[in-house]
Amino acid sequence: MEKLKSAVPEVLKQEIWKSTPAELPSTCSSLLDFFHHLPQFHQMVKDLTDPAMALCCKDQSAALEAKLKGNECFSKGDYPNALLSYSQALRLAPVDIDDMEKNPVAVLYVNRASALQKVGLLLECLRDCSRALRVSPNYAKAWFRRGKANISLGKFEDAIRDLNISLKAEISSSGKRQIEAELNVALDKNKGMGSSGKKRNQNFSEVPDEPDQVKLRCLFKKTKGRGMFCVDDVSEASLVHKEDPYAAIVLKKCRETHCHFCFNELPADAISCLSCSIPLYCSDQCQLQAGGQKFDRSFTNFKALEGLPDDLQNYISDVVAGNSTPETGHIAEHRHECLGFHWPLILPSEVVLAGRILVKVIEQKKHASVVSNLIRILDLSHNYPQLPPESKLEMHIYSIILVHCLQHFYTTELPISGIMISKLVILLSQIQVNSMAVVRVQAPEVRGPVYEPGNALTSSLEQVKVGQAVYVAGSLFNHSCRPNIHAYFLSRTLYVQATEYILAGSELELSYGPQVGQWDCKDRQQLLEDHYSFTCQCTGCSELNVSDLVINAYRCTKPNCLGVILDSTIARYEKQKLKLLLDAPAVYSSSLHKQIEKLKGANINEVARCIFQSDYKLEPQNCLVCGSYRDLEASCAATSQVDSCCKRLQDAIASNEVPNNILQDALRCTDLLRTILHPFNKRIAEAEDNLAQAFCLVGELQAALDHCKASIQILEKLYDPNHIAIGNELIKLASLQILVGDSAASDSMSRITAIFSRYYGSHADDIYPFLRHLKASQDVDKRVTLYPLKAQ
Ligand SMILES: C[S@@+](CC[C@H](N)C(=O)[O-])C[C@H]1O[C@@H](n2cnc3c(N)ncnc32)[C@H](O)[C@@H]1O
Repeated sequence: MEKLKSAVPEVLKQEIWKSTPAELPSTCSSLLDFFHHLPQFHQMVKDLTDPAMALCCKDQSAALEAKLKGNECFSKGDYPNALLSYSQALRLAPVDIDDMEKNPVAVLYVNRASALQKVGLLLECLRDCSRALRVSPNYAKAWFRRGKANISLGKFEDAIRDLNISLKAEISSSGKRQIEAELNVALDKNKGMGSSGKKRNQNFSEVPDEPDQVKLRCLFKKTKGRGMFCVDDVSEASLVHKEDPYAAIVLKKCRETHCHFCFNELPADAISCLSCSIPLYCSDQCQLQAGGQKFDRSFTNFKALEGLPDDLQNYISDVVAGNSTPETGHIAEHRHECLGFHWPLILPSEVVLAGRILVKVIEQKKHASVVSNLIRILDLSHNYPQLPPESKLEMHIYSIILVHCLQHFYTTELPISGIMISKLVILLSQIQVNSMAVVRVQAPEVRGPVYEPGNALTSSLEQVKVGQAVYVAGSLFNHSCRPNIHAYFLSRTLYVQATEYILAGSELELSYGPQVGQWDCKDRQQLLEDHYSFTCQCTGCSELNVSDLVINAYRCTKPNCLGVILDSTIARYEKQKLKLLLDAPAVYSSSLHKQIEKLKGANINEVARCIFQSDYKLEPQNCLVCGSYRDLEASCAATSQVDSCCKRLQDAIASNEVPNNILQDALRCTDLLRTILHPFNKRIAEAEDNLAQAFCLVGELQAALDHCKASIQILEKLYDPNHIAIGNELIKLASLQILVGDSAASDSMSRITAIFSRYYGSHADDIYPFLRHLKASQDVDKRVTLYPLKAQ
C-alpha cells in the first residue's frame, strides 16, 4: 500500500486530497489510468489473486503432518492437544468427496470425535461422527463412535441403530466382535431405561416468542439528516426493530475464536470452509450459509449397507443428509473469496466487507447495472467530504485493488471504470459512517460455590467487538448521547429495544458509543468527530445536564459547599449549551424551565442550584455556587500523583495479589481525591470500585461491599439509575451481598432483572448467562459467586 501511495504523482495526489464526491469519477479515472501503466500495481494484484501463491489453500501434506501429531498426542493421552491437531488437520485437508471408501477427511472427523469423547464433549463428538458419515456413509468406525456417544448421552435407541449399521458395514471379525459387545451394552441399557431410552436430542433451547415490532417512520431533519421516528407511543422494553445484515464480516482479531458467519464463539468441533483454510464456522448451517457449498450426498444404497431394513435405511438418510437446508435466493458471502485468492486475508476488513456488498449487488442484479443498483440498494449517508486527505487517497487505492481482485471471480459482470471505482470509494465511506460493530459479552468465569473459596469476579462485564456489519434500515437510527433505544445482537441479527417510554412522533436514537455519564461532553464530541465526522447535536450535547457538570469537576474549597468548579475546556462546552438555550428566545422560558426541572429531578439540587446562582456565568476555576477560587494547576498536579497510586492498585488486582501497603496507599489516595474532586466526579467512583475489588481479594468482604456501594452511589448521579451501566455495577454489588449473606441482595437482584430486561428483553439471560448463575446463587444450597475471593 505504502509503495503504491508513494508512486502516485504529486499533482494527482493533490487532486484526490481535495476531491469532492462530484469529482470522484474524474480522480478515480486518473488514478486507474495511472495504475494501469504501473507494473508495481499489476504485480500487487497478481500476488493477491494468484492461486499458486495463496496462503489460504488446502495442503494435504500439512494436514497429514497435523493428523500424525494428533495421533501421537492421542496415544499419550493428551486429548486436548490431540483435539487441536485434528482440528488443524481438518482445516488444511482437501475435501475430495468422490473418494468415499476411506476418505481422509472422514477419518479425521472420527479421530477428532474420539478426542472430543475423551474430554467429555459428547454432542460435539456426535456432530463430528455425523460429518464423517456425510463424507463416507458406510464408514463403520464412524457409526461405531456415534453409537458410543449416543450411549453416553442416554440415547439408546439411536445407539442401537448406529451400532447395527456399523456391524453391517464392518468387514473384520475382530471389529464385528467389538461392535457386538457395545451393542449388547446399548440393548441392556435400553431395556433398563424403558421409554426414557427413546429420548431424542434435547439440546435446543426454546426460542421465546418475540413481541410485534413498533411502527417506524423515516423523517428528515436539518440537524441530523434522516432519522427514525415512532408513529405511536412506544412502551419501555419493546422491540422496535430487528434486522439481518446486508453484509457482515468477522474482525481479524476474532478469526480464530469466533464463527465467521454468526460471530458466536467457536465450539471445540469448529469446521472450516470446504475450499480454503481461512474461515471457521460453528456449525454446518453457518458453513453452508457463508460458503454456499455442501457435501451433497443423497444416500443411495451403498454396497456395504445393502440389505438393511427400511427403518435403518431411512435413519442413514437422515444422518447423512444433516440438517442444513440452503435458503432459496441465498447469496453465499464467502464464495467469491475462496478460489485460492488470498486478498481477503490481506486487505483491511472494511475493504473485504465492501467486496461482499458489491458481490451481493451483482448477484441481485436484475435489469439495472451494478452501479445503479449500488446506489439504489444502499442509499446510505457518507462522510467523504470530511475525510482527511490521506484517507481519501487510501480509499481510491483500495477501491481500485478490490475491483481488480473481484474481477478474477466476476469477469464480465464487473466493469472496471472510473465511475465504478468512484462508487466503491463512496461505499467505503458509507461503511465508515454506517457499519455497526457486532458485539458479544465477554463471559466472566463463573467459579464454584461460595463456600469453596478461591472463586472470583469483580471486573466489569466487557463487550468485545467481534464483527462489522451493515444494516440498511438500522443505519437510519441517529445517535444520541442520551439514547432512548438500545441495540444488541443475537448471532448476527440486530435487535433494537426501547429503554424508556417514548411518545408518538419522537425520534428513536441509539448511542454510537459515548454516552452522558460515561464521558463529558468534550470527549464525546471528539470521538464522534473522529469516527463519524459529525458534530453531535443530541440533547445530551445541547442541553445542560448534571452529569456533564460534575463528571470531571473539582470540589469547592469552601467546606460544605457542593458547588462545582470546572476547568476552562469543560466550562467552554457548558457555556455553549447555555448560549444555545439563551439564544433561542421562542422556547427560552419553557425550555429553560424544563431543563432546570430536569436538573432538580436528578435529586442533587445543590449542583442544580449552581445554574441559577451563577447568573448563567460558568466561569472556570470558580465555584459556580459561591464563587470560591481553586488553583486548578495545583489540583491537577495532586491528582496525577494519585493516578500512579491507583495504577499500582490496579496492577496488584490484575496479578491477584494485593499487598497491604498498596491497599493502604490507595485508601489514602482516595481520601485525597475526595478533598480535591467534586463528590460526584467519576474518578472517585473508579477509585472506590478498585478498592472494592482489592478488599475482595484480601478477603475483607464487608469493606468491599461498602466501597462497591460508594461507587454505585456516584454513578447513579451520573447516569439514569436504570441505565445498563448501573445494572452492570449492581451485578458486582449483588454478588458481594450474596457472599456476606446480606438480605439486600434480593432488592439488587430485582433491580438487575428490571434493568437487563429493559435493555435485552427476553434475551437477557441468553446474552448474559451468568445472570442465571447469580439468580441461582440466591438459593443458599446452590450458591455460586461471580466475585473474586481471597485466594487459598
Ligand atoms: C448512521 S447515519 C444515520 C442516518 C443519517 N442521518 C442519514 O440521513 O442517513 C449517521 C449520520 O447521521 C448524522 N447524525 C447521526 N446522529 C447525529 C447527531 N447526534 N448529531 C448530528 N448528526 C448526526 C451524521 O451525519 C452521521 O454521519
